[in-house]
Amino acid sequence: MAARLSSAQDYESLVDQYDTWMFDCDGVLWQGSNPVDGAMDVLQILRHRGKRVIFVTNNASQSRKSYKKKFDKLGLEVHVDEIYGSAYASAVYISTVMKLPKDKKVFVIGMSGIEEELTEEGVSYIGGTDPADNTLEPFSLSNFTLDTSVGAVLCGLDTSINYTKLSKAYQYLTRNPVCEFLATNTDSTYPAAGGTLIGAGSISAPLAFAVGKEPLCIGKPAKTMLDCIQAKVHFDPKKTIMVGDRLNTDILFGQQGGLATLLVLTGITKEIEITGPSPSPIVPDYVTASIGDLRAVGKQ
Ligand SMILES: O=C(O)[C@H](O)[C@H](O)COP(=O)(O)O
Ligand SMILES: [Mg+2]
Repeated sequence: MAARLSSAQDYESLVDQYDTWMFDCDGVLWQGSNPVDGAMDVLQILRHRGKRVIFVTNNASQSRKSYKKKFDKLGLEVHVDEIYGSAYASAVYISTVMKLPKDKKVFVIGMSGIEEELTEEGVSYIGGTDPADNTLEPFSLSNFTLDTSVGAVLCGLDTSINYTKLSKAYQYLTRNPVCEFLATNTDSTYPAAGGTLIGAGSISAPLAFAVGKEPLCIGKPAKTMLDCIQAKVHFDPKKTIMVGDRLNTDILFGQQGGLATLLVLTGITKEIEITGPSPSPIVPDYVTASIGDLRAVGKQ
């Protein structure tokens, strides 16, 4: 049963217990361009209390450098090595785990975040924001030439998804038997300003259906993201807490990594999913309405 936090003492005790705080972004710190009330204050308080703060987002639409600019605009000084996104984790996976040969490239369904992180990791790609692929014209095989150097398809959130992109990815995945099928993350939806939008998982789903197999998911809850963090940051899992809004990504990620977990209700998960009548089998250690609730703790 999750412990529902409510008093200043509850929050004070939570802050005392953990040295490293890993924060999901969409639905925890902000909904789209709207910051969650008090979130930036709480991050400042945690830092003032000597806590390590790390950001772990499945949102692959932006790179770590782009997220740093978003934090700058919100008035929080953040170092790029405090930000871990699924676009970054995917680029690292392709370059250091898959070890995609340098003469091979990735076909991307996704946005600039993926392109920037692949480039940063020295991985070549086609597709993505290429104007030739961002079209509503019918796709014809007579106008398509398979690029035999494509060794992987990487699919992430793409708000300009279309039939051409899906058709090209389908060709690479079915005509090259060794082409890897990767997804930055498989979140079905995500919290945006004013409501909920379909997420990366709902972008790769039609491709998975057509190809007849699921992609390898690199983002939360997969351990790849934690491996990326551990490669750069030393932390003690027993003194680390993961704060998220989605049970089947953030909370499961924390549990599988041996971390404590705090669920907030400012994003995807609604209270009824944890209280019942048919509660989720994924049970966070702690629950609170919003990360802003932690303003109750002092700065001392
Ligand atoms: O890709 C998506 O579906 C969303 O951008 C993703 O779900 C949000 O990422 P978060 O910061 O909540 O991990
Ligand atoms: Mg989230």
